[in-house]
Amino acid sequence: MTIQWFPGHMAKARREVTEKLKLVDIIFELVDARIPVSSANPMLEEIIQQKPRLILLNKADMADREITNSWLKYYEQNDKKALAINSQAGSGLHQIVNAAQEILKPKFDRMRAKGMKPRAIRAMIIGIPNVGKSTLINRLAKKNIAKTGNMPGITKSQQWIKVGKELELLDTPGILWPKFEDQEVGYKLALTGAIKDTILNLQDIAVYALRFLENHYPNRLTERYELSEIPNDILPLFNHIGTLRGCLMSKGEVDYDKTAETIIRDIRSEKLGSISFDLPEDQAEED
Ligand SMILES: Nc1nc2c(ncn2[C@@H]2O[C@H](COP(=O)(O)OP(=O)(O)OP(=O)(O)O)[C@@H](O)[C@H]2O)c(=O)[nH]1
Repeated sequence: MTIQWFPGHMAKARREVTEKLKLVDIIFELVDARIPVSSANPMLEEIIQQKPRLILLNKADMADREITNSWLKYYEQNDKKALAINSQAGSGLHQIVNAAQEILKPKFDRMRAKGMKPRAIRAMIIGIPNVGKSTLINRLAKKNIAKTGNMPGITKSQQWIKVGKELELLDTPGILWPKFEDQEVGYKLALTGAIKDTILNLQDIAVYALRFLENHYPNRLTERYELSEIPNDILPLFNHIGTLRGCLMSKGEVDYDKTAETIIRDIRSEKLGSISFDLPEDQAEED
């Protein structure tokens, strides 16, 4: 689904999330494990305010495992609860309820102390487009599709999905926009497929990707594109890859757009292996 994020749409999305927030105890913030910072909404912190949050690094199967582990450590050091999951295969999901219970223990203890009846945790999923929100909801709903009706006192009808006895999940996720004003973030979103029909220049994305690979995954770059060494300049590198992959125009000249497309497609389809584009050390510098 492609959403045009005009200011009016952003305001509407924000309003919808703010409304639903009132119904839940906790937010499950879904981000892409390959780009946990770039796939986060820039204003989420402000929107959810004091609401407890569990960060879910989705598509962990596509991310560099070592870097995902560093991210998990990073969040732990910053007192944020985060889990790495794969919504498609369903792995890691069993930890979600436990983690939510741990985060909400003080609140539920207080409720119990006041003599209130124990109840399930209410949660909603929030994330940018294409991060896997529907996949996760469907996965969690799979076994317990018993939808509860309207909740008393709530005028707008909201469907809840029961996940075991302990969790109730809003059946529609909150969709928020990515940080697309930042060009580097835009490249990362494009390379992970979060932006599909990209408004960015293909060649710019591919140049960014090649530079990133050269710095962080040089061996994968040389292996995939049969390079004895990585040329210093981008033009010979493009020429080499274009020729190798047959991205040529009628006169035999390299077609740079086609070459760029090939490079981007290779990365998206993991032909260069699992790659993470956001690195915890860069974030630590910014903090
Ligand atoms: N490899 C992998 N793919 C995933 C995972 N989770 C979701 N996907 C894929 O990512 C794509 C987007 O998933 P959706 O569930 O439609 O994402 P969404 O956030 O609901 O998207 P919008 O409706 O655009 O907001 C689909 O092709 C899913 O199959 C995962 O953990 N691993």
